[in-house]
Amino acid sequence: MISVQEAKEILFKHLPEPKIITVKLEDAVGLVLAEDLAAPLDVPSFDNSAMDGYAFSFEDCQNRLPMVVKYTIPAGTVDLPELQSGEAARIFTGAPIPKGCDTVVMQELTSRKDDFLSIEADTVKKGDHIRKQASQTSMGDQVAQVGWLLKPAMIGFLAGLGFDRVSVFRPPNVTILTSGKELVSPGNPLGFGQVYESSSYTLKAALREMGIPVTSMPIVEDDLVRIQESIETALGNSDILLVTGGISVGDFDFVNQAFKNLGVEQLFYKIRQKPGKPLFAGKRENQLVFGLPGNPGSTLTCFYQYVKPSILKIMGKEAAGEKPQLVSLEGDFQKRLGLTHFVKGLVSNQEVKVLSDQESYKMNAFAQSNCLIEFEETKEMFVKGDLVRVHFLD
Ligand SMILES: Nc1nc2c(c(=O)[nH]1)N[C@H]1C(S)=C(S)[C@@H](COP(=O)(O)OP(=O)(O)OC[C@H]3O[C@@H](n4cnc5c(N)ncnc54)[C@H](O)[C@@H]3O)O[C@H]1N2
Ligand code: MOO
Repeated sequence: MISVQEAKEILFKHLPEPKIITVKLEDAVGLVLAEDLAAPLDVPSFDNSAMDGYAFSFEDCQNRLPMVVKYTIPAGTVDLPELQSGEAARIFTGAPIPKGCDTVVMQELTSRKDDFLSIEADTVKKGDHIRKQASQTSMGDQVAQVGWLLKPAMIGFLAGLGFDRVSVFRPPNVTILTSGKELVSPGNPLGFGQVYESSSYTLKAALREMGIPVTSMPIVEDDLVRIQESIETALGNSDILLVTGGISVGDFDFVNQAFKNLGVEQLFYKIRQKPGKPLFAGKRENQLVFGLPGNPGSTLTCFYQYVKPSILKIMGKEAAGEKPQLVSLEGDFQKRLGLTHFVKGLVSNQEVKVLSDQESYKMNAFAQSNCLIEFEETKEMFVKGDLVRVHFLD
C-alpha cells in the first residue's frame, strides 16, 4: 500500500492532457482561459459624456454666458455637429462629445431660459464629466492571460472589448457507474437487505457544483460480465469514469478484474488511509478511471481528495487545487498509526471540531460537516490546540 502523498503524486503525474475548446463568452463562466487576449480597440472608443447635461467649451463658460443651446446629442448619435464659440449642446450620458467642446456640466447645476443656458462658472472645471477615449483600456493592451478564471466581472469586461468567443480548457465529461445488487434507486420501495443508492446523487451533485457534465449509468449488479459491459459502454463517451463499489476483496467485488480485462492500466490500488483504503486509479489511453470504495462516506472522501483535484487540474484550475489550511483542534483526537485519517469536521470560531459518527457507511456527519480534517499517518495522538490540516468542502 502507498501513502496519500505518493498516491497523489502518481495520479497528478498521469492526468490526461487538458483539451482546449472555443466557447461562446456567455458559456465561459467558471472556466479557465487557454489564450492570452489583447484589446482589439480602445475602451471607451470615443470621448463621451458621463452625465446628462450640457457640453461646451470651458473657455466660453468663463467669458460668454449665457450660451446658446443649439444641438441635442443623445447616446448613439453618429453625425456630430461642430460647435462655435458661444454655443452649447444638450447632451446625455454615453453620447459622443462634439467638436468644439471640452467640458460637460450636469443639468442640475444649470438654468435654462428658452435656448439660453446659464451656469455658475465656479461650479465647473475644464474637462469635467468627459470619459476620455482609451481611459479604461488602450488598443493592444494585454487584458487577460492563459490560466485566468473567467468570473462574471471578467466575462463582462471581455464583452465590453467586443469578444464573443474565447478559448478555454474543456471540462472533462464524467460518467458515474454504481455497482451493487443490494442497491435501489430512491423513489422505489425498499425490500429487506436492500439500501438506497445514494453515492451517484452525492457525486453528481459535487460534479454539477463544479460545472462538470455528468452522465449516470443504470445500477449494475455484482456480475463480472455485466460490470465489464457497463464499464466498456461508460468509457465510450467519457474522459473520466467513476465506478462506485465492488472494488474491495470480497467474492462479489469484480470491478478490479473488469478494469484489468478491459486494458485499464493501474496507477495505484489501495492507499494507507481511512476511509477509502481500497481506492483504485487507472488510465486507458487518455481516459482516467477511478474505482471508488462503495461505502458512501469513502466514496465522497475519495472524490474530494483525488477526483476533484484531478478535474481542477485538467481544467487549468491548478491554483484552486489542494490547499489545506491549518486550524486549531477543538479537542483531543486519537487514531491508528500508519494510516492517514480523513475526518469529517466542523470549523467555527477559528477552531475545528471532530464530529461524531465517522464510520464510512454513515452520511449524517458528512452532511453536517464543512471540512475534512487530515490527520497524518505518522502520528497517533492529537491534542486540543494542535494545528491540523483542514480541507474546506465549499
Ligand atoms: N476483508 C475486507 N473487507 C473489506 C475491506 C478490506 O480491506 N478487507 N475493506 C472495507 C472497506 S474499507 C471498504 S470502503 C469497503 C469497500 O468495498 P467495495 O468498494 O467493494 O464496496 P461494496 O462492497 O460494493 O459496498 C460497500 C458498502 O457500501 C454500500 N454501497 C455501495 N455502493 C453504494 C451506493 N452507490 N449508495 C449507497 N451505498 C452503497 C454497500 O451497500 C455496502 O454496504 O469494503 C470493506 N470490506
Ligand atoms: O475505508 Mo472504507 O472506505 O473504511 O469504509
